[in-house]
Amino acid sequence: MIANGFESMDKERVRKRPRMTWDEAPAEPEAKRAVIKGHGSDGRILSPPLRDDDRDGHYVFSLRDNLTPRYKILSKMGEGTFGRVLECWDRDTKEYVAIKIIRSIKKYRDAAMIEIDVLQKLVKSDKGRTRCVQMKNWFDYRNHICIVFEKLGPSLFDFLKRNKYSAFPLALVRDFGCQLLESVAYMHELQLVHTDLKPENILLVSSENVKLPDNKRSAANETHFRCLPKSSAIKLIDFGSTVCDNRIHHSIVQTRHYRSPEVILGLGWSYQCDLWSIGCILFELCTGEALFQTHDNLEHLAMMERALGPLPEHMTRKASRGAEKYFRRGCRLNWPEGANSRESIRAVKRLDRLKDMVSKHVDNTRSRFADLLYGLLAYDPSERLTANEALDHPFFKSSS
Ligand SMILES: Nc1ncnc2c1ncn2[C@@H]1O[C@H](COP(=O)(O)OP(=O)(O)OP(=O)(O)O)[C@@H](O)[C@H]1O
Repeated sequence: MIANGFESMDKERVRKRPRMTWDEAPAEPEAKRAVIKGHGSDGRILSPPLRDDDRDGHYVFSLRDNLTPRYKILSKMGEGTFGRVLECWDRDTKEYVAIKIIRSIKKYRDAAMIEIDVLQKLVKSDKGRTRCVQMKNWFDYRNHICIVFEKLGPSLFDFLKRNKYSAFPLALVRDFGCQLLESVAYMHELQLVHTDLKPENILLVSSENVKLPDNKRSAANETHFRCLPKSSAIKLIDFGSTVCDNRIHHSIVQTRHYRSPEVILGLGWSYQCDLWSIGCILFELCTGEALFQTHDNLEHLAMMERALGPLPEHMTRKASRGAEKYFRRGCRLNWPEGANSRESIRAVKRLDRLKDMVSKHVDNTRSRFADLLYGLLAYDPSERLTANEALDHPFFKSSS
């Protein structure tokens, strides 16, 4: 059963990604929450006392503190490599906001300034169609860059997790896919490559959801329920790794499961690496399971070959110095001979061909979806669908 697919896997294969809890917004009405703490005896609104950062350079806060006199901290919404995201009440605009407080470490501060630059580009060029999170403000506070965003809901990963990794209905996957491709088409038009697309970085605009009976039943014949978002509107977040030019790059980018073959093989990457990630994401939304559940390059390539067929020789021959060790005589993948363990070989064997994995979740007559995935997961970036081409795919024209 998909819902428990991960539980049945070996422990070390369970994906470990730090996520915050579901819908942490406190239940109290705002008016009640925003009073008293943080006011001086004369009623003036104060900043909290100076505190040392923690040893990782994170800003140390207490709930209900003021961040600055303007923003009151209500809850912690998330945490990433760059910093923590806090739900705050903006006393000036009288609205909830999400403030990303960057760690006070130079490399993260520098990256945050690049993120701000990207966010400004996105806002400036916004023709009312962007599905990228909107930055409202930013400031440098006690050596922490703080980026103020519109407050969004849970991520698609939070939703999958909450539903015990059971798949989204195909109609919803279509809706998410279309919006995701539109936002990436828009970024690419602005010569921006996101480079870190994953379900964690796609947030629902609203936190409202509905609980529906699932058609699965437990052993005790109890009805299962699952949560679905009330609205399918989504936005992209996390532009901390976004690259702003149309050159070919050679650094390692993308979160492992969503990493494209050209990045792993060191062939150089550009816009098309985002489309590979979208292929992996759409598969995951439709099946509930990550397509390439791995942490190792050779195993990752072996999984790709299992699902998508052999890597093209013209790519394997050009593999960089670091990657050529994965191949024998320059072109054939050194698998299973090069595997680290039997468990690794078994993990690869558990995968099927992509279309067979998809057909377990999506009925056969809907093979347009599998066809779209093959287009997004084309090994050769020059043959991979662009965002606009993918939007033109028949999958997005059908409603069944
Ligand atoms: N505008 C927002 N509204 C609500 N929650 C948000 C918002 N922005 C970020 N979050 C939450 O905070 C988490 C961390 O944010 P973000 O991904 O921007 O941080 P990061 O440090 O850049 O992460 P990473 O380690 O993936 O690079 C997100 O996964 C999400 O749960």
